Amino acid sequence: MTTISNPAPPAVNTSTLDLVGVSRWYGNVVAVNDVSMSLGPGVTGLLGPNGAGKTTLLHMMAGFLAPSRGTVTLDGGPTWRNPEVYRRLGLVSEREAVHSFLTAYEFVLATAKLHKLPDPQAAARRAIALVELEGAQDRRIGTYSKGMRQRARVAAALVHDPQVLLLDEPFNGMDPRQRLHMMGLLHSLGDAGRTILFSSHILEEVEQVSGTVQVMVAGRLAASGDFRTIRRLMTNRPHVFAIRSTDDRALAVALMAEPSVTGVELSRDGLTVRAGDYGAFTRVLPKVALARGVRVRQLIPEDESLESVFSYLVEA
Ligand SMILES: Nc1ncnc2c1ncn2[C@@H]1O[C@H](COP(=O)(O)OP(=O)(O)OP(=O)(O)O)[C@@H](O)[C@H]1O
Repeated sequence: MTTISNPAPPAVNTSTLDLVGVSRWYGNVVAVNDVSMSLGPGVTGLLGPNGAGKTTLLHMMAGFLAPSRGTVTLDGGPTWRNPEVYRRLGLVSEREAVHSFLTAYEFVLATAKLHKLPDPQAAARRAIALVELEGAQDRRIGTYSKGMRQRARVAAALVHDPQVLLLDEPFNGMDPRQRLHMMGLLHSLGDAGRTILFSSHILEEVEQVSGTVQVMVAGRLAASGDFRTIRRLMTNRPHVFAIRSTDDRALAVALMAEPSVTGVELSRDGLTVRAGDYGAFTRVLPKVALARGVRVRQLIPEDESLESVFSYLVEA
């Protein structure tokens, strides 16, 4: 993971985004359901499967969409219909076409002019330097890699030096090197005192970038807080394993005696074992097998889809 050895000193002004009882529906579809959270300086991950309502939530935070119920405020002022918010907040949307005939400099400069900044040229140069795109700034965006295009869009979102930056799935389609670069950039922006929120449906992505996470499932906030606590919650949930061994019956009998095992089913295809604790079970299995002289040929965790993990969090 990219670490920033010399973080910039915290900016003097910091901003807080507050959501209180926020819901948003489209006809009969409830996209966001009674969400409350408070976001301050630093990097926060918004984790959730597809369709969880992340984009809808980000758009309400940015003032692009009105909440059907509840309030979204930035430093006490509503984000909806409040031009002041556009001066203090930047949004990088998930899908946003950029004209391929523009250079990054022209694109970022156009955004600076839209913001009516006093020195748009200097602001564009500063934002491009922040995303380290100076070397390519005069090349047409059409010649860029996906990661470079994303950086150009981040530069445009940062051109007015906002205190809050929201990014919708910023790592989508990036290769590992571009991913590392983007992670480093988000870290340095957070270390400088900005409030950064990025959405993702990939657990590991969020784990690498931020210590604080908000988990959304089916429009609701399923968990929130320190990443390690949430990770523990996820790995401590009941697990199902499919096992094949040289003697399934003997292994089944031995596993039944283990406190971490809550159920064993023996069939012609092998064993299905339910364990209350992932870590305890995976530690004990090799010992039990060795003691009985059984060789484990296959161990497959079942039902490990992200959706099932999220559902567990909702029910927890
Ligand atoms: N304009 C719209 N009209 C009707 N339904 C919508 C609209 N926008 C979103 N939805 C629905 O609201 C729910 C939440 O969608 P949203 O895009 O906010 O989720 P998401 O977590 O960002 O998912 P993804 O990562 O797939 O974009 C989905 O069921 C979606 O189909």
